[in-house]
Amino acid sequence: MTAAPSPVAAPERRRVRTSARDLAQIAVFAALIAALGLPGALYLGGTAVPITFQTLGVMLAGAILGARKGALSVLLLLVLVAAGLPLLSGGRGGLGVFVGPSVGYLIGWIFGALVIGWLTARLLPRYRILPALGATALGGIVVIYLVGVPVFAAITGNPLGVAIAGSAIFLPGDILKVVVTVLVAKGVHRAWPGLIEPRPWPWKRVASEAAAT
Ligand SMILES: O=C(O)CCCC[C@@H]1SC[C@@H]2NC(=O)N[C@@H]21
Repeated sequence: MTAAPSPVAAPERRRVRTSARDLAQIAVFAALIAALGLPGALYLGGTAVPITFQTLGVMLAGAILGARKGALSVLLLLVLVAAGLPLLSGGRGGLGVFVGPSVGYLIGWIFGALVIGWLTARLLPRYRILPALGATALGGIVVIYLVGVPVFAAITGNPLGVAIAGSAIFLPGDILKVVVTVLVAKGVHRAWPGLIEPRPWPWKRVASEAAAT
């Protein structure tokens, strides 16, 4: 006996397929983040966490590839680092990095790319500069620090306040990276409009669904 079809339509499920093209883009951005480690690591103010251009690569990954592919490119880089490849700034790699004082920031990179990508999809197709700067700063600074600073404090035994104050040393460089990311991403999205599928803000989707019923 076959079950009678349900009178209630099942909610539409979006199937996410990772194509060969997606994989290539993910690999290219993992390589870009690795390449941005080549200029080296700068340790300022006695902190054990370096100033690095690699955060620029993380922000670019989210802003150019979107949430899923951007986060996957960061994840791919971290998997390669865990496997022992010296892909972090200063030629560091191996499992030791993941018990060191910067591990929170490394985990934060994944969430940072996710948040930037999610917000960027909502800002496209227009991608106006000011909202894009806000979105990129939220993911590329606030989210990364939100994970990185408390983990740094816990691992080094520093009081949270000291860790927060110490993270201020990264701010000027990270703000510059946000600006560069938005300018580059704006040009890229103008030249290749299909890289991230524009999406509605959740409250607009709810409103349009309510209007349709
Ligand atoms: O290489 C590592 O071990 C991780 C580096 C984490 C660096 C953090 S990310 C946010 C902030 N901006 C920087 O340039 N450095 C720190």
